[in-house]
Amino acid sequence: MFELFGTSLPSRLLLGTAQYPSPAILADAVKASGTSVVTVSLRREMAGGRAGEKFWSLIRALGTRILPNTAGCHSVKEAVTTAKMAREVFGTSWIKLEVIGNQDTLQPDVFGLVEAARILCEDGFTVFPYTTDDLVVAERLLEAGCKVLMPWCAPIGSALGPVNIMALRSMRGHFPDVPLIVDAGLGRPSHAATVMELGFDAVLLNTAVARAADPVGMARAFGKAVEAGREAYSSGMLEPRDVAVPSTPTIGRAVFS
Ligand SMILES: CC(=O)[C@@H](O)[C@H](O)COP(=O)(O)O
Repeated sequence: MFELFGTSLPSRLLLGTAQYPSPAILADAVKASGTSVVTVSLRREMAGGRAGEKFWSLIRALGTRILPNTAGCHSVKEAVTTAKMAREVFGTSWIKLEVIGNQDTLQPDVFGLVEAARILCEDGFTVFPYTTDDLVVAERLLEAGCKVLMPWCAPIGSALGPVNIMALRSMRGHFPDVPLIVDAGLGRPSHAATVMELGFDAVLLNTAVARAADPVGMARAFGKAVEAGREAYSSGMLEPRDVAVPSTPTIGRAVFS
């Protein structure tokens, strides 16, 4: 069980809802993953008009908690306006805040992110900021009022997995009491298990499931990997060693003479 802002979440996997081959596959993938939180891009779906309304009914019918996001926003103003609309549409003050700063890497504009986070926190939002693994930016986001951080592990949609393990490890070490959710860039279930083994509280992903040959099977695989990584972390893993240590006892060995 994952306690987040007074809500008990049965799963530590948060799933995106974009790019699935069909609404039915999306619904089945959400069920198979065991997730209890899905993220929805308000801006992208609004562009769909009536199709957007249908999509929102489908999302509501999933019965999961909804974490609206500001995907596709490139400025503080856009992100803040989108967050306010999301609060109206979904009746939640949770918002995954994205302020994109570079079109090639889709990396966050961390200056705009901090500014938007401050505005939204002051307005009563619970802000989930999609950020880099930079410790100074993380500090600024906490000062702005964020109570959770969502560092990337690689660019959105890249499927590269954790490209800077050292930065992620140091983030976990610096903020032992802040919920940390790795967001974006995961490609395989083993990537999810790796970041969970580092002690991250949860992961959020979309592309690796939605674009898999079998999104439902992949969603199930990610659900299991997240659980396995968390259980390994909680069970105390061995530190790697440079020397061999026999794993079978030598005392009582049979002696042949
Ligand atoms: C759905 C969503 O919020 C994405 O912007 C998120 O960052 C996931 O990234 P991946 O698609 O790389 O998993």
